[in-house]
Amino acid sequence: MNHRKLLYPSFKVLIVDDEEPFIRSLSIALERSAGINNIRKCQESRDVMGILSEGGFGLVLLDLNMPYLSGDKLLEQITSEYPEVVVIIISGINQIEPAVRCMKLGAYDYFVKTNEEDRLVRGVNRAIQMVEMAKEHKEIRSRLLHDRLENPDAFEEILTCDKSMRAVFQYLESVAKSSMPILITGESGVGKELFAHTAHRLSGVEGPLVSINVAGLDDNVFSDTLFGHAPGAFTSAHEVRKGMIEQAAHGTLFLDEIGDLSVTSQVKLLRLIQNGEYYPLGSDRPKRMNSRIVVATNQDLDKKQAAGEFRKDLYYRLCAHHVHIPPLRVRRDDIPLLLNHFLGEAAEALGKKRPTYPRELETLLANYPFPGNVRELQAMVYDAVSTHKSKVLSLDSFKRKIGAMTLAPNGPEAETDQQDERIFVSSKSLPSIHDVADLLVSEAMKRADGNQSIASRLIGISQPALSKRLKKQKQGE
Ligand SMILES: Nc1ncnc2c1ncn2[C@@H]1O[C@H](COP(=O)(O)OP(=O)(O)OP(=O)(O)O)[C@@H](O)[C@H]1O
Repeated sequence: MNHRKLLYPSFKVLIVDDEEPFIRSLSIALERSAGINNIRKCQESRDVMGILSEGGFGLVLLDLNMPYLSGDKLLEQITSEYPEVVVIIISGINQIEPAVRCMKLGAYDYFVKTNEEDRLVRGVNRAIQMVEMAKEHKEIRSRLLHDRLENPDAFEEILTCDKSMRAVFQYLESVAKSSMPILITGESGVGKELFAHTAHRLSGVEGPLVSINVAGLDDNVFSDTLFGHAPGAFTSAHEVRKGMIEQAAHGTLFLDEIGDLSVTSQVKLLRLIQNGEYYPLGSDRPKRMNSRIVVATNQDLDKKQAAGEFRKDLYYRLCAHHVHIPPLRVRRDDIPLLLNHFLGEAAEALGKKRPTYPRELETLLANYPFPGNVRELQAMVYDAVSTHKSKVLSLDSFKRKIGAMTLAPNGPEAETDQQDERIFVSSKSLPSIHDVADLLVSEAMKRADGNQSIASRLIGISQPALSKRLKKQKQGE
């Protein structure tokens, strides 16, 4: 995979103006205030269409008054030949009539050269975000429709045979090159960190991946760790300390457990994302961030935000690209795959021969809800392999662990309380307790693949009690 310098935006921006000093000052302003550095400059109006034919452009900043080919002529040509390219007019004429004409011809926005620089930069940024979104939308659609992955190798660490995970892969691939943050959510142990590594690999940036767990960091430690400090910033600050942002230059900054970030630090992170600038502690010279941000959490940020514990504006910024990893209990086909993988891994790590296992093990695991997800399965397998002696893996340690926790009360699909209620919604009269017990026993036996030991655990009775019930059921038939 080719590594690249972090360019923003992911498409080229063409500035067209016959006055070289204007192009120069505009490109400096765009880079300094918004980190826009993927810029191509052009002073000669007759070259514009040739340059655009090279491809890779998403935005043109176009002067109106130029020799040879006027801006509105060019605008007409661009919008008809490259309708996906957005054009912003930057004109010396402060009049309504040419502005209206340009908008009618398809310009996205119109600025006068004497407008404040800030407004112009904000307008350009707005257009960039719109083009990024449109590009990504197109990418995602095409990948989902064709069920294709361009870089399957980047996902090799993440084992899965699940369709919804494959869709998550495709989504991640479509957004991985964007410079906007990526939010990864999912329960604990589901593989968020693996996805963050994969996002970094897919982005193709040349810098490193720098990870930091922000849970429990007080605001000063957070700022010092991320932004670094100048000598004398506080009593023990004798030398310059490079922050994580600088260490992640042209790479990825991965902030784990973002849901636990203190409210004061949330404000600082928001500013960093909005402006792309930060101040090391004790310094009045801003530095520009040129790494992309990936964050992860196992918390429900929607809920936290509603409860006032997570800033809405930060949440909004972070979830522009949102990757949600489903829990293991809703992708049960992955369990045997992961089980086999961890068996091999554990045997190798512990210097043992890879054991085989009874079929019953897969059934036992298929009925367990795995609150700790893949990490929990991994730990169970390592534990079993470490104590195992014969050729076939014993189920004892699995049963002990699973027995200590309650098995899924209503099986894999019982995800919400609402479903529990729905069982009775349409019933005109309630079934008898014996009928329900019989149904429950049959369902447990079905889920346990006929294994009485597992079925009895599923419904919380002893195996002899289950066996007695089954006998009774048979007699009653
Ligand atoms: N699909 C998978 N294939 C192979 N290994 C996996 C997969 N998912 C998770 N793992 C492994 O499970 C363990 C937990 O994964 P990881 O640390 O990425 O989870 P997490 O969601 O970041 O957890 P936490 O929320 O606790 O930080 C790791 O050892 C990881 O390698």
